[in-house]
Amino acid sequence: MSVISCSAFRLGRQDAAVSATSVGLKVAVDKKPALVYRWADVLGASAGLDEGIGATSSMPLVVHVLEKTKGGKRKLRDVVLTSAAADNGIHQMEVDKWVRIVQYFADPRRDANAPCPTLDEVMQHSPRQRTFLVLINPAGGSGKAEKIYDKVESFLVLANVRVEKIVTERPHHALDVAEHLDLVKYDCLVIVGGDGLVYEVVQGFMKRLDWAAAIQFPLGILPAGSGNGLAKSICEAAGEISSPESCMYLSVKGRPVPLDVATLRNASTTCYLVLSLTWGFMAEIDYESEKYRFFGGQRFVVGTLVKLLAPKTWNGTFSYLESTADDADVPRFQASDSPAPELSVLPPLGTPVPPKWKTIEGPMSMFWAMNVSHASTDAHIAPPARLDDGFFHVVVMEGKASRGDYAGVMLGLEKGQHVDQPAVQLIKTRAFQLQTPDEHVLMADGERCDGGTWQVEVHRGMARVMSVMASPP
Ligand SMILES: Nc1ncnc2c1ncn2[C@@H]1O[C@H](COP(=O)(O)OP(=O)(O)OP(=O)(O)O)[C@@H](O)[C@H]1O
Repeated sequence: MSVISCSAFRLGRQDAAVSATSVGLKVAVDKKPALVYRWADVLGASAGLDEGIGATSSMPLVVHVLEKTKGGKRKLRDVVLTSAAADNGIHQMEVDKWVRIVQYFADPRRDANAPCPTLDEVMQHSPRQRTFLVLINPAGGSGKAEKIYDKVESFLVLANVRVEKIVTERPHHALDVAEHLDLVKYDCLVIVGGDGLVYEVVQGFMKRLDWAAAIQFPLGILPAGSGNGLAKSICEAAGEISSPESCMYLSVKGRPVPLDVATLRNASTTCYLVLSLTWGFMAEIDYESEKYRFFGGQRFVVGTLVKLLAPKTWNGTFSYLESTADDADVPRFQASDSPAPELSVLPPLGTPVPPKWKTIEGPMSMFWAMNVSHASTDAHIAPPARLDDGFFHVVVMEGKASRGDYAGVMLGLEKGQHVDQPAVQLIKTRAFQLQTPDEHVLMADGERCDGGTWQVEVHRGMARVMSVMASPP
């Protein structure tokens, strides 16, 4: 394994041998085990502030590491390496060289499996500076999006990312931004808000003539809404806790990974889901709890308690293509010139569903169809769901549920244990149809829709979000 090394640094009071290996930055001091800062955790490096005065002044090399603590939180640590050289000029050249070395290795676009490069290769191939557009919803959740972003903006700067920022001024502003986004100018769109803001961005991309390229544009998600189900699902899949620090870590150190998107259509409208479709109990809680928005994530708890005072059922028909072992390998989305994603499983609207589809008809107490694992930070609705499995996972409770049934479900949601309740079915499907009376409330990714006949088909891996592969425990 070839390495790039240097021994002209000091860590604290000790001489330190610094080397860039394929795994990370190794800092070895006498009589102690070497420290290794994994490239996966290193944001970048910079020349720090002068540490002396006049002729003795020299800037240290500062390596910015976003370490994972034992509790799983990401915390910024600056590793300061000072000069061991007598000549400050030489030291400064060495610092500048190491800033470039660290930036090269820490760049998430680098192929981590490629052979370790030589120093010449590193110096000749400095990574292009990335530019991220950050979209902040000041009205999301309890209104703290700007503060949340400010806490972690430095991670972008330390990773040598150029930042442009837009604070949304009105509903649908995010949709307009996505519809007109310059896909070449930016490397990533970081969404600072809730699932509603993500929904708008997705609809904006899908309105474009070049929708197939736009929907593949990498999205970073920083949770600042009241539900934040997508952010939580991404973090869960990456083995990170869902904090602003971890989410910004995934945006800046991650690579684009595929995320399923589903067409949702009725006779007059088509839109695109990345989170969920709910009807009945949960849809009404989501919709009616809007008025408790100032509670942040707690608005769902308050809404649920209010709803449980008068349990009821909802009549409708749910038909679905049941997933079998045969569709373990659902085809992935392929870009095409068609004006919209092609539908290969759904029957035309208004025609009977195919005979091999299954149907649940009659009163239901719960209908919660999920594209991803979490509906919110503390609601693990579809434990088997993966970001790009090609399926929706539908939680259904048939018939009239008692308060006890609801209590069992609600208490199990956080850990996904509700699926073990006898009243609950968990259905996996690539396409389904839901028919309800027109006046019923449906929530599509948290947005209100009327009842009627709606169809859903999943496009496997059609969008992309910034994330990392979870490391084994
Ligand atoms: N400046 C603004 N003023 C008012 N509303 C806005 C503004 N900017 C965006 N919005 C709207 O705020 C809505 C909610 O946004 P967001 O999803 O970020 O928060 P949330 O609804 O609290 O979170 P969640 O979707 O997770 O429940 C979006 O539908 C968007 O249209």
